[in-house]
Amino acid sequence: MPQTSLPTIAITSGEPAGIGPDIIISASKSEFAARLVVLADPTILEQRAQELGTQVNINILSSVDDCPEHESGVINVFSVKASSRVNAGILDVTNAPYVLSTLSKAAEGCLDGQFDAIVTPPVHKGILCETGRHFSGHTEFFQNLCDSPQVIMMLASDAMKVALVTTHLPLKDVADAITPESISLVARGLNKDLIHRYGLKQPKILVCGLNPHAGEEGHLGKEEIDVISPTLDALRKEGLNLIGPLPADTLFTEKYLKDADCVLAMYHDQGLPVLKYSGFGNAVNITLGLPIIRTSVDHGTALDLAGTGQANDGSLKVAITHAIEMANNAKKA
Ligand SMILES: NC(=O)C1=CN([C@@H]2O[C@H](COP(=O)(O)OP(=O)(O)OC[C@H]3O[C@@H](n4cnc5c(N)ncnc54)[C@H](O)[C@@H]3O)[C@@H](O)[C@H]2O)C=CC1
Ligand SMILES: NCC(=O)COP(=O)(O)O
Repeated sequence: MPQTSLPTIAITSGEPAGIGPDIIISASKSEFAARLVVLADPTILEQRAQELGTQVNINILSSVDDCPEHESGVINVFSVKASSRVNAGILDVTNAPYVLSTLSKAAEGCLDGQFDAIVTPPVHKGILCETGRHFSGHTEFFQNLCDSPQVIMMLASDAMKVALVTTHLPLKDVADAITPESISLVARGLNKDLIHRYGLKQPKILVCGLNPHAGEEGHLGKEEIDVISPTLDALRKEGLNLIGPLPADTLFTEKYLKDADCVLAMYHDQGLPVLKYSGFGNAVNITLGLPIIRTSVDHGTALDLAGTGQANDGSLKVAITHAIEMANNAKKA
């Protein structure tokens, strides 16, 4: 490894037909106190830079260990070859193995100490599923690859942090997945990482109910009475500072949020629309519970914007900065 205390951050390519290449190119023009290794096909980056009418200096690394400190306008690339030429905005299933291979290489490099963290631009879950393997998200992909019993999806904007009990599953399956076990594992893991990774002494976590009005005393659903409340009571006895279950429609108001550290939502579209409304373009997605540090953007592949110059790189820059901070904290710990 080079003689530097700067963290080494792997940045994966994301879906090559989406805005991943665009935001990598534009974010590379900012300053970061780290060594940034982009795992991508350099041809894709060169082609997209041309389409965007912008100059980038692509430095192909022969080894990750040779990566210099980030310099504005330079992209240090560890080359991973795509199968087919990429057309901005047009998905091509033949490039799905390329996308998956950048994710595996980044995670394996992180597990064996080459990288201190991974930052992932967006992938297109649908096209990855068309290869015949189910891909529901990076969160679950890294969970499997790292053999982690429980991972937690948490997004953070300047206004709030929101974590999820369930991640990418059909709405019809959510109620069955809200169990004492799932709530307990996520709440404990979240509490632990808010303490260890974010330096909070006793995190105050607001917990959403599942049903409208948190079940209205059982008249609009029984999960709060049968599952959520008893589980939260048991977790409080372990010392967790949990408030709830609160009706999700009024929990996301200043009165509750102002002195809370995090919201625990029961499912993806209960928590994330509010978070994204509060800070789309400047929020970061963090996977807690992994043995590695992984952050990501708050947006998807935006195929409509690829190659147009209209993609906002704000969330990628926040994701990189957040990964650098987490990696520096982990080095100090
Ligand atoms: N971290 C990841 O890998 C994520 C991947 N996705 C995937 O992205 C794909 C498309 O998802 P959608 O729901 O359409 O969401 P999307 O975020 O790609 O697009 C939603 C809207 O926001 C705009 N938008 C998105 N990112 C933007 C940016 N950086 N700058 C300016 N405008 C931006 C798009 O043009 C579109 O109008 C799906 O396959 C989904 O699974 C979605 C979220 C996160
Ligand atoms: N809405 C966030 C999202 O879907 C990102 O998922 P992942 O790919 O980070 O698991």
